[in-house]
Amino acid sequence: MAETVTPFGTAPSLLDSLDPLLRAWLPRQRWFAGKGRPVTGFTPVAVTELLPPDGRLGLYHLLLRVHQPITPGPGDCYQLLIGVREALPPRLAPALIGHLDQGPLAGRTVYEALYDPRPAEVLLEALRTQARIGGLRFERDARQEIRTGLVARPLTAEQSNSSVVYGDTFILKLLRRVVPGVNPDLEIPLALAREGSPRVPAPTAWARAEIDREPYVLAVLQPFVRGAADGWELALRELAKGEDFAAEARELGRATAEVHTALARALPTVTLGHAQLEALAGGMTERLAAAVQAVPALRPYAGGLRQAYRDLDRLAVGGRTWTAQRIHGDLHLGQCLRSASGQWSLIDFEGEPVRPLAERRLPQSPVRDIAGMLRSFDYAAHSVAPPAPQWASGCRAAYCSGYAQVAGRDPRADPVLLRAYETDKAVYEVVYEARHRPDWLPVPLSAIRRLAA
Ligand SMILES: Nc1ncnc2c1ncn2[C@@H]1O[C@H](COP(=O)(O)OP(=O)(O)O)[C@@H](O)[C@H]1O
Ligand SMILES: O=P(O)(O)O[C@H]1O[C@H](CO)[C@@H](O[C@H]2O[C@H](CO)[C@@H](O)[C@H](O)[C@H]2O)[C@H](O)[C@H]1O
Repeated sequence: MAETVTPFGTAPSLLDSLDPLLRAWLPRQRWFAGKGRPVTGFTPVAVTELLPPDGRLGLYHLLLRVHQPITPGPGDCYQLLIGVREALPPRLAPALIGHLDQGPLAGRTVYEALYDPRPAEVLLEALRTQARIGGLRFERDARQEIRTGLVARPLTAEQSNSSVVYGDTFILKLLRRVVPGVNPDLEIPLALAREGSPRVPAPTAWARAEIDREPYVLAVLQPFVRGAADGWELALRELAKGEDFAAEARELGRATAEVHTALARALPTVTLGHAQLEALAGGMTERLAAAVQAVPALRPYAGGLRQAYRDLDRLAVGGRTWTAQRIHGDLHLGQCLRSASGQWSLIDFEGEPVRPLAERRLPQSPVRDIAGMLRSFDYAAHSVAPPAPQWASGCRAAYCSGYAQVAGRDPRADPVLLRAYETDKAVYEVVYEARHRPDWLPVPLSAIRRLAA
């Protein structure tokens, strides 16, 4: 493996010639968070040569700050794996970024290398050997082996990050928008692994970088759950057949409670008292006000929805407290995998990526995750025609009772908190759908009507 070229060696000219190509390519990527605003430039944070460009394939790892108008601060930092070839084989055509027309590599083709097995295997080899390349640190759980010869296969599903599967044995998630600090996508699964929880694939290896003395998590390798289907696919499949999903929902409730119980043991818990609950209700009220501005269809329901937050506030004033702990933070059916043997596991502990990292790592009530799952059953039931509200009610009840069997506490015993979190999530979903999938807007809006009544 070649040496790093930080601070840049051949890289400045490479970056100069990449600049116009990336400006056009980056905003088209699903994981690019700054959509809707032009990219006006880049600042390299670290450029690391993984394979020299003199062979058939050159490979660069890039951390780039992206400048956009109206972005406060220094601009988001993105992680890219750039391949350089004389010509791109037809199978890699979708990965094309463009052709370099200047600099030392003029005439070569650059492309998104994560979708090419050979470069993806370079990353796995670095993790296997715990390599240090430039500022990149590849680390591995000493108890877990990575065998050689695993063939890489990219996952092409549209996601917030990018993933590669190796020989159906491991899956590597390469984080795209990277932020300094402890990343819950590594922190939480590691904590659960220490607790011996079988509900979350234990991280095998990970990549980090230290930039300006701040730590960044760049990628996480986990065992691949073979033959798995996610909860959303399964729920829709059962709905299409007119089949009940309550038994699976109960199992999911049990799995969620097991994860919560292990997290409460592994990481600090705090008490949510008057001030914290007031702040929670206040935050929900503010998000509702912003959502009404963004999606006027919410306006007629705002008064009714606000009542859920007032009720929470009233409990806070009355001295009610709850325990808060680390939770999943963005739980829905799509974050649950059922293995071929029927075992459920939870994935993607990143939290809501739009929120600041510090906020995502705060202890919160586990009821928030439960509300996310309850919304998801409702989503499934209202995304089919005709809607199946009874199906959703059955799943919701089964999920709560499965949760209670393990946690010793039924989430339905906290109706005010549950309703407040569900309302907050439905409001978020209205904004999310208006922005990303307008055809889906009726799904959360139907819940808004019920919650506001
Ligand atoms: N351990 C795993 N085993 C099998 N498939 C997985 C595993 N982890 C993730 N996946 C698959 O990869 C997809 C993306 O993973 P996820 O962590 O949700 O990434 P993102 O942050 O990009 O949404 C999931 O929807 C799932 O299909
Ligand atoms: O990309 P993420 O998984 O972090 O989550 C975002 O996208 C989700 C949709 O893919 C969205 O979830 C909503 O739709 C799901 C069905 O597609 C449904 O199961 C969820 O309950 C519903 O919230 C999620 O809100 C958004 O953050």
